[in-house]
Amino acid sequence: MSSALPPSSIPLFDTVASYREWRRKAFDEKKTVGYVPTMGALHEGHLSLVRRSLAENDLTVLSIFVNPAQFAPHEDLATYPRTLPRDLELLSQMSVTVPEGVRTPAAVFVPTVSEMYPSGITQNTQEQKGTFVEVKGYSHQMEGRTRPTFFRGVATVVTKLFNAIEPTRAYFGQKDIQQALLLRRMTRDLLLSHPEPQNLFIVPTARDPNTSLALSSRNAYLTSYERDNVAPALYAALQAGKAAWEGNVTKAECIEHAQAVIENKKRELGDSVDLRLDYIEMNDPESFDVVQDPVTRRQWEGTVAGKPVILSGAMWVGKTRLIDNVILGAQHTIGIVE
Ligand SMILES: Nc1ncnc2c1ncn2[C@@H]1O[C@H](COP(=O)(O)OP(=O)(O)OP(=O)(O)O)[C@@H](O)[C@H]1O
Ligand SMILES: CC(C)(CO)[C@@H](O)C(=O)[O-]
Ligand code: BAL
Repeated sequence: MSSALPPSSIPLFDTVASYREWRRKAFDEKKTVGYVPTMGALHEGHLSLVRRSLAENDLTVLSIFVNPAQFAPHEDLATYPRTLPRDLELLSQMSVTVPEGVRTPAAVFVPTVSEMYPSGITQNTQEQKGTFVEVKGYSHQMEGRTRPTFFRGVATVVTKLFNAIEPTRAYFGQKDIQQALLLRRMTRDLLLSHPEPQNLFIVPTARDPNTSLALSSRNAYLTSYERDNVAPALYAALQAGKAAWEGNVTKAECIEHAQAVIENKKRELGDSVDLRLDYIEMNDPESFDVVQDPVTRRQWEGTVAGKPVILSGAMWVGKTRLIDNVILGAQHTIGIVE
Protein backbone atom coordinates (compact mmCIF):
# COMPACT_ATOMS: atom_id res chain seq x y z
CA MET A 1 0.00 0.00 0.00
CA SER A 2 1.29 3.47 -0.84
CA SER A 3 1.71 6.19 1.81
CA ALA A 4 0.03 8.74 -0.52
CA LEU A 5 -3.34 7.12 0.12
CA PRO A 6 -5.74 8.71 2.63
CA PRO A 7 -6.34 7.01 5.99
CA SER A 8 -8.95 4.26 5.75
CA SER A 9 -10.33 1.59 8.03
CA ILE A 10 -10.95 -0.53 4.90
CA PRO A 11 -7.82 -1.97 3.22
CA LEU A 12 -6.90 0.18 0.20
CA PHE A 13 -4.84 -1.05 -2.74
CA ASP A 14 -3.41 1.17 -5.45
CA THR A 15 -1.44 -1.46 -7.38
CA VAL A 16 -2.64 -4.59 -9.12
CA ALA A 17 0.18 -6.55 -7.48
CA SER A 18 -0.79 -5.58 -3.92
CA TYR A 19 -4.46 -6.26 -4.59
CA ARG A 20 -3.61 -9.67 -6.11
CA GLU A 21 -1.85 -10.74 -2.93
CA TRP A 22 -5.05 -10.02 -1.00
CA ARG A 23 -7.16 -11.75 -3.68
CA ARG A 24 -4.96 -14.87 -3.62
CA LYS A 25 -5.85 -15.36 0.05
CA ALA A 26 -9.56 -15.08 -0.77
CA PHE A 27 -9.12 -17.76 -3.47
CA ASP A 28 -7.23 -19.99 -1.00
CA GLU A 29 -10.00 -19.58 1.57
CA LYS A 30 -12.63 -20.25 -1.12
CA LYS A 31 -14.33 -16.93 -0.37
CA THR A 32 -16.68 -15.38 -2.93
CA VAL A 33 -15.82 -11.84 -4.01
CA GLY A 34 -18.52 -9.36 -5.05
CA TYR A 35 -17.33 -6.34 -7.02
CA VAL A 36 -18.75 -2.85 -7.52
CA PRO A 37 -16.82 -0.77 -10.10
CA THR A 38 -17.26 3.00 -9.66
CA MET A 39 -15.77 6.33 -10.55
CA GLY A 40 -16.25 7.55 -6.96
CA ALA A 41 -18.23 10.55 -5.65
CA LEU A 42 -20.35 7.86 -4.04
CA HIS A 43 -24.07 8.28 -3.49
CA GLU A 44 -26.97 6.09 -2.44
CA GLY A 45 -27.08 4.50 -5.93
CA HIS A 46 -23.54 3.15 -5.49
CA LEU A 47 -24.34 2.13 -1.93
CA SER A 48 -27.36 0.09 -3.07
CA LEU A 49 -24.98 -1.92 -5.27
CA VAL A 50 -22.58 -2.35 -2.36
CA ARG A 51 -25.39 -3.55 -0.07
CA ARG A 52 -26.43 -6.12 -2.62
CA SER A 53 -22.86 -7.35 -2.92
CA LEU A 54 -22.41 -7.50 0.85
CA ALA A 55 -25.55 -9.62 1.15
CA GLU A 56 -24.53 -12.06 -1.59
CA ASN A 57 -20.76 -12.47 -1.17
CA ASP A 58 -18.25 -13.31 1.54
CA LEU A 59 -16.12 -10.31 0.56
CA THR A 60 -17.02 -7.08 -1.25
CA VAL A 61 -14.52 -5.03 -3.23
CA LEU A 62 -15.08 -1.60 -4.79
CA SER A 63 -12.92 0.19 -7.26
CA ILE A 64 -12.76 3.95 -7.54
CA PHE A 65 -11.14 5.04 -10.79
CA VAL A 66 -12.02 7.94 -13.06
CA ASN A 67 -11.26 6.35 -16.40
CA PRO A 68 -9.83 8.85 -18.94
CA ALA A 69 -10.53 6.54 -21.90
CA GLN A 70 -14.30 6.83 -21.58
CA PHE A 71 -14.31 10.65 -21.64
CA ALA A 72 -14.15 12.30 -25.06
CA PRO A 73 -11.64 15.18 -25.23
CA HIS A 74 -14.47 17.77 -24.92
CA GLU A 75 -16.09 16.03 -21.91
CA ASP A 76 -15.73 16.61 -18.18
CA LEU A 77 -12.72 14.46 -17.15
CA ALA A 78 -10.96 17.41 -15.47
CA THR A 79 -13.96 18.50 -13.42
CA TYR A 80 -15.44 15.06 -12.63
CA PRO A 81 -16.05 15.05 -8.83
CA ARG A 82 -13.25 13.36 -6.89
CA THR A 83 -14.11 12.89 -3.22
CA LEU A 84 -12.02 9.92 -2.06
CA PRO A 85 -11.81 10.71 1.71
CA ARG A 86 -15.59 11.19 1.88
CA ASP A 87 -16.18 8.04 -0.19
CA LEU A 88 -14.05 6.00 2.21
CA GLU A 89 -15.86 7.49 5.18
CA LEU A 90 -19.24 6.50 3.68
CA LEU A 91 -18.01 2.97 2.99
CA SER A 92 -16.59 2.59 6.48
CA GLN A 93 -20.10 3.17 7.85
CA MET A 94 -21.67 0.40 5.76
CA SER A 95 -22.63 -3.01 7.07
CA VAL A 96 -25.09 -5.75 6.24
CA THR A 97 -26.13 -8.48 8.66
CA VAL A 98 -26.41 -11.97 7.20
CA PRO A 99 -26.92 -15.29 9.01
CA GLU A 100 -23.11 -15.76 9.07
CA GLY A 101 -22.57 -12.41 10.82
CA VAL A 102 -21.98 -8.76 9.95
CA ARG A 103 -20.31 -7.94 6.63
CA THR A 104 -18.57 -4.69 5.74
CA PRO A 105 -16.69 -3.67 2.57
CA ALA A 106 -13.48 -5.72 2.49
CA ALA A 107 -11.22 -3.78 0.12
CA VAL A 108 -11.11 -0.72 -2.13
CA PHE A 109 -8.99 -0.64 -5.29
CA VAL A 110 -7.85 2.89 -6.17
CA PRO A 111 -5.35 2.56 -9.01
CA THR A 112 -3.50 5.42 -10.67
CA VAL A 113 -3.94 6.09 -14.38
CA SER A 114 -0.49 4.63 -15.14
CA GLU A 115 -1.30 1.47 -13.20
CA MET A 116 -4.40 0.94 -15.35
CA TYR A 117 -2.78 2.07 -18.61
CA PRO A 118 0.85 0.92 -18.58
CA SER A 119 1.19 1.94 -22.25
CA GLY A 120 -0.20 5.41 -21.45
CA ILE A 121 -3.56 6.83 -22.42
CA THR A 122 -4.77 9.82 -24.38
CA GLN A 123 -8.45 10.69 -24.79
CA ASN A 124 -8.07 11.17 -28.54
CA THR A 125 -8.81 7.69 -29.93
CA GLN A 126 -6.85 8.44 -33.13
CA GLU A 127 -3.69 8.88 -31.10
CA GLN A 128 -4.18 5.95 -28.72
CA LYS A 129 -1.65 3.12 -28.70
CA GLY A 130 -1.94 -0.23 -26.97
CA THR A 131 -4.79 -2.65 -26.39
CA PHE A 132 -8.46 -1.65 -26.43
CA VAL A 133 -11.70 -3.61 -26.24
CA GLU A 134 -14.59 -2.85 -28.59
CA VAL A 135 -18.03 -4.38 -28.39
CA LYS A 136 -18.78 -3.98 -32.07
CA GLY A 137 -22.34 -3.44 -33.22
CA TYR A 138 -23.52 -2.45 -29.74
CA SER A 139 -21.62 0.74 -29.03
CA HIS A 140 -23.07 3.22 -31.50
CA GLN A 141 -26.77 3.24 -30.57
CA MET A 142 -28.47 5.03 -27.65
CA GLU A 143 -25.71 6.61 -25.52
CA GLY A 144 -23.20 5.70 -28.22
CA ARG A 145 -24.83 8.11 -30.67
CA THR A 146 -23.83 11.11 -28.58
CA ARG A 147 -20.75 9.48 -27.04
CA PRO A 148 -19.24 7.41 -29.90
CA THR A 149 -16.04 6.45 -28.04
CA PHE A 150 -17.61 5.99 -24.62
CA PHE A 151 -18.28 2.24 -24.66
CA ARG A 152 -14.84 1.44 -26.07
CA GLY A 153 -13.38 3.24 -23.05
CA VAL A 154 -15.75 1.49 -20.65
CA ALA A 155 -15.25 -2.00 -22.14
CA THR A 156 -11.48 -1.54 -22.08
CA VAL A 157 -11.25 -0.42 -18.47
CA VAL A 158 -13.80 -2.95 -17.21
CA THR A 159 -11.88 -5.79 -18.91
CA LYS A 160 -8.75 -4.61 -17.12
CA LEU A 161 -10.62 -4.22 -13.82
CA PHE A 162 -12.19 -7.68 -14.12
CA ASN A 163 -8.71 -9.12 -14.82
CA ALA A 164 -7.30 -7.39 -11.78
CA ILE A 165 -10.16 -7.91 -9.30
CA GLU A 166 -11.23 -11.42 -10.43
CA PRO A 167 -14.74 -11.08 -8.99
CA THR A 168 -17.13 -13.97 -8.45
CA ARG A 169 -20.02 -11.54 -9.00
CA ALA A 170 -20.18 -7.97 -10.30
CA TYR A 171 -22.86 -5.32 -9.80
CA PHE A 172 -23.86 -2.51 -12.16
CA GLY A 173 -26.66 0.05 -12.04
CA GLN A 174 -29.74 0.17 -14.26
CA LYS A 175 -29.20 3.92 -14.63
CA ASP A 176 -26.47 3.03 -17.15
CA ILE A 177 -28.54 0.24 -18.72
CA GLN A 178 -26.73 0.05 -22.04
CA GLN A 179 -23.38 -0.10 -20.25
CA ALA A 180 -24.53 -3.00 -18.05
CA LEU A 181 -26.06 -5.01 -20.91
CA LEU A 182 -23.05 -4.38 -23.15
CA LEU A 183 -20.65 -5.51 -20.42
CA ARG A 184 -22.63 -8.69 -19.87
CA ARG A 185 -22.32 -9.36 -23.60
CA MET A 186 -18.60 -8.64 -23.39
CA THR A 187 -18.06 -11.16 -20.57
CA ARG A 188 -19.81 -13.73 -22.77
CA ASP A 189 -17.88 -12.84 -25.93
CA LEU A 190 -14.52 -12.90 -24.13
CA LEU A 191 -15.34 -16.16 -22.30
CA LEU A 192 -14.60 -14.48 -18.99
CA SER A 193 -14.80 -16.56 -15.84
CA HIS A 194 -14.49 -13.68 -13.36
CA PRO A 195 -17.30 -12.88 -13.51
CA GLU A 196 -19.23 -15.37 -15.60
CA PRO A 197 -21.94 -13.56 -17.62
CA GLN A 198 -24.78 -14.84 -15.42
CA ASN A 199 -22.99 -13.37 -12.40
CA LEU A 200 -23.11 -9.83 -13.71
CA PHE A 201 -26.13 -8.30 -11.98
CA ILE A 202 -28.09 -5.15 -12.81
CA VAL A 203 -29.52 -3.30 -9.80
CA PRO A 204 -32.54 -0.94 -10.17
CA THR A 205 -31.91 2.79 -10.29
CA ALA A 206 -31.86 4.53 -6.89
CA ARG A 207 -33.83 7.77 -7.00
CA ASP A 208 -34.28 10.89 -4.92
CA PRO A 209 -37.24 10.03 -2.65
CA ASN A 210 -38.89 13.41 -3.22
CA THR A 211 -38.33 14.11 -6.91
CA SER A 212 -37.54 10.63 -8.36
CA LEU A 213 -34.44 12.11 -10.00
CA ALA A 214 -31.98 9.29 -10.72
CA LEU A 215 -29.04 9.66 -8.35
CA SER A 216 -25.85 10.39 -10.24
CA SER A 217 -22.41 11.73 -9.39
CA ARG A 218 -22.92 14.40 -12.04
CA ASN A 219 -25.95 15.76 -10.11
CA ALA A 220 -23.26 17.48 -8.03
CA TYR A 221 -22.78 19.91 -10.95
CA LEU A 222 -26.38 21.17 -10.59
CA THR A 223 -27.61 24.03 -8.43
CA SER A 224 -30.20 22.95 -5.86
CA TYR A 225 -32.87 24.64 -7.98
CA GLU A 226 -31.82 22.72 -11.09
CA ARG A 227 -31.63 19.46 -9.12
CA ASP A 228 -35.08 19.76 -7.54
CA ASN A 229 -37.07 21.61 -10.21
CA VAL A 230 -35.45 21.02 -13.59
CA ALA A 231 -33.58 17.70 -13.71
CA PRO A 232 -36.58 15.58 -12.54
CA ALA A 233 -38.30 16.46 -15.86
CA LEU A 234 -36.34 13.66 -17.56
CA TYR A 235 -37.85 10.90 -15.43
CA ALA A 236 -41.28 12.59 -15.64
CA ALA A 237 -40.94 12.51 -19.43
CA LEU A 238 -40.06 8.81 -19.38
CA GLN A 239 -43.04 8.14 -17.13
CA ALA A 240 -45.32 9.96 -19.59
CA GLY A 241 -43.91 7.83 -22.41
CA LYS A 242 -44.42 4.70 -20.35
CA ALA A 243 -48.05 5.59 -19.56
CA ALA A 244 -48.71 6.19 -23.25
CA TRP A 245 -47.14 2.81 -24.16
CA GLU A 246 -49.33 1.12 -21.56
CA GLY A 247 -52.30 2.91 -23.15
CA ASN A 248 -51.35 1.15 -26.39
CA VAL A 249 -50.65 4.14 -28.63
CA THR A 250 -47.86 3.95 -31.22
CA LYS A 251 -44.20 4.37 -30.36
CA ALA A 252 -44.05 7.76 -32.09
CA GLU A 253 -46.94 9.02 -29.96
CA CYS A 254 -45.25 7.73 -26.80
CA ILE A 255 -42.09 9.66 -27.66
CA GLU A 256 -44.19 12.77 -28.41
CA HIS A 257 -45.85 12.50 -24.98
CA ALA A 258 -42.43 12.25 -23.36
CA GLN A 259 -40.97 15.14 -25.37
CA ALA A 260 -43.99 17.30 -24.46
CA VAL A 261 -43.04 17.07 -20.78
CA ILE A 262 -39.61 18.54 -21.53
CA GLU A 263 -41.11 21.18 -23.83
CA ASN A 264 -43.55 22.23 -21.10
CA LYS A 265 -40.74 22.46 -18.58
CA LYS A 266 -38.73 24.61 -20.99
CA ARG A 267 -41.70 26.94 -21.47
CA GLU A 268 -42.19 27.16 -17.71
CA LEU A 269 -38.51 28.05 -17.16
CA GLY A 270 -38.19 30.55 -20.02
CA ASP A 271 -34.62 31.80 -20.33
CA SER A 272 -33.77 31.19 -16.69
CA VAL A 273 -32.32 27.69 -17.25
CA ASP A 274 -30.66 26.22 -20.33
CA LEU A 275 -32.58 22.95 -20.73
CA ARG A 276 -32.05 20.85 -23.87
CA LEU A 277 -33.24 17.38 -24.69
CA ASP A 278 -30.54 15.22 -26.30
CA TYR A 279 -32.82 12.27 -27.11
CA ILE A 280 -35.70 10.13 -25.94
CA GLU A 281 -35.90 6.82 -27.76
CA MET A 282 -37.18 3.27 -27.53
CA ASN A 283 -34.65 0.52 -28.14
CA ASP A 284 -34.50 -3.25 -28.27
CA PRO A 285 -32.66 -4.52 -25.14
CA GLU A 286 -30.76 -7.17 -27.12
CA SER A 287 -29.69 -5.42 -30.34
CA PHE A 288 -30.01 -1.84 -28.95
CA ASP A 289 -31.59 -0.99 -32.30
CA VAL A 290 -34.31 1.63 -32.40
CA VAL A 291 -37.78 0.06 -32.15
CA GLN A 292 -39.34 0.50 -35.57
CA ASP A 293 -42.63 2.36 -35.81
CA PRO A 294 -45.53 1.99 -36.26
CA VAL A 295 -45.78 -0.35 -33.32
CA THR A 296 -47.93 -0.43 -30.19
CA ARG A 297 -47.30 -2.33 -26.98
CA ARG A 298 -49.74 -5.08 -27.94
CA GLN A 299 -48.16 -5.47 -31.37
CA TRP A 300 -44.67 -5.59 -29.82
CA GLU A 301 -45.71 -8.12 -27.22
CA GLY A 302 -47.45 -10.17 -29.91
CA THR A 303 -44.29 -10.57 -31.96
CA VAL A 304 -41.50 -10.79 -29.35
CA ALA A 305 -43.03 -12.75 -26.49
CA GLY A 306 -41.66 -11.58 -23.16
CA LYS A 307 -39.02 -9.17 -24.51
CA PRO A 308 -39.25 -5.72 -22.92
CA VAL A 309 -38.32 -2.38 -24.50
CA ILE A 310 -35.88 0.21 -23.13
CA LEU A 311 -37.27 3.75 -23.05
CA SER A 312 -34.29 5.98 -22.36
CA GLY A 313 -33.27 9.57 -22.63
CA ALA A 314 -30.55 12.12 -22.09
CA MET A 315 -30.97 15.79 -21.30
CA TRP A 316 -28.69 18.76 -20.82
CA VAL A 317 -29.18 21.12 -17.90
CA GLY A 318 -26.68 23.82 -18.76
CA LYS A 319 -23.37 21.96 -19.20
CA THR A 320 -24.53 18.90 -17.26
CA ARG A 321 -25.69 15.88 -19.21
CA LEU A 322 -28.11 13.58 -17.38
CA ILE A 323 -29.39 10.17 -18.44
CA ASP A 324 -32.22 7.92 -17.31
CA ASN A 325 -34.34 5.00 -18.50
CA VAL A 326 -37.36 2.87 -17.72
CA ILE A 327 -38.02 -0.66 -18.88
CA LEU A 328 -41.35 -1.25 -20.58
CA GLY A 329 -42.30 -4.85 -19.86
CA ALA A 330 -40.75 -7.61 -17.80
CA GLN A 331 -37.41 -6.25 -16.64
CA HIS A 332 -36.32 -9.51 -14.98
CA THR A 333 -35.99 -11.03 -18.47
CA ILE A 334 -32.98 -8.78 -19.11
CA GLY A 335 -31.46 -9.63 -15.75
CA ILE A 336 -32.45 -6.64 -13.65
CA VAL A 337 -32.68 -7.93 -10.09
CA GLU A 338 -35.69 -7.19 -7.86
N1 LIG B 1 -28.91 5.99 -9.21
C1 LIG B 1 -28.25 4.85 -9.36
N2 LIG B 1 -28.82 3.69 -9.02
C2 LIG B 1 -28.19 2.50 -9.17
N3 LIG B 1 -26.93 2.39 -9.65
C3 LIG B 1 -26.31 3.52 -10.01
C4 LIG B 1 -26.93 4.81 -9.89
N4 LIG B 1 -26.06 5.74 -10.32
C5 LIG B 1 -24.95 5.08 -10.71
N5 LIG B 1 -25.10 3.76 -10.52
C6 LIG B 1 -24.15 2.71 -10.88
O1 LIG B 1 -22.98 2.83 -10.14
C7 LIG B 1 -21.88 2.33 -10.90
C8 LIG B 1 -20.81 3.37 -10.91
O2 LIG B 1 -21.28 4.52 -11.59
P1 LIG B 1 -20.55 5.91 -11.59
O3 LIG B 1 -19.46 5.88 -10.59
O4 LIG B 1 -20.27 6.35 -12.97
O5 LIG B 1 -21.66 6.86 -10.96
P2 LIG B 1 -22.72 7.72 -11.66
O6 LIG B 1 -23.55 8.34 -10.63
O7 LIG B 1 -23.37 6.88 -12.72
O8 LIG B 1 -21.87 8.82 -12.31
P3 LIG B 1 -22.18 9.73 -13.55
O9 LIG B 1 -22.80 10.91 -12.98
O10 LIG B 1 -20.82 9.88 -14.05
O11 LIG B 1 -23.05 8.97 -14.51
C9 LIG B 1 -22.43 2.06 -12.30
O12 LIG B 1 -22.72 0.67 -12.42
C10 LIG B 1 -23.70 2.87 -12.31
O13 LIG B 1 -24.68 2.38 -13.20
C1 LIG C 1 -18.23 1.00 -15.13
C2 LIG C 1 -17.34 2.21 -14.89
C3 LIG C 1 -16.81 2.18 -13.45
C4 LIG C 1 -16.13 2.09 -15.82
O1 LIG C 1 -15.27 3.16 -15.67
C5 LIG C 1 -18.08 3.53 -15.18
O2 LIG C 1 -18.46 3.62 -16.50
C6 LIG C 1 -19.21 3.76 -14.25
O3 LIG C 1 -18.92 4.15 -13.12
O4 LIG C 1 -20.40 3.54 -14.61
N1 BAL D 1 -21.89 6.20 -15.14
C1 BAL D 1 -21.33 6.25 -16.45
C2 BAL D 1 -20.00 6.86 -16.48
C3 BAL D 1 -19.87 7.98 -17.43
O1 BAL D 1 -20.86 8.62 -17.82
O2 BAL D 1 -18.74 8.30 -17.81
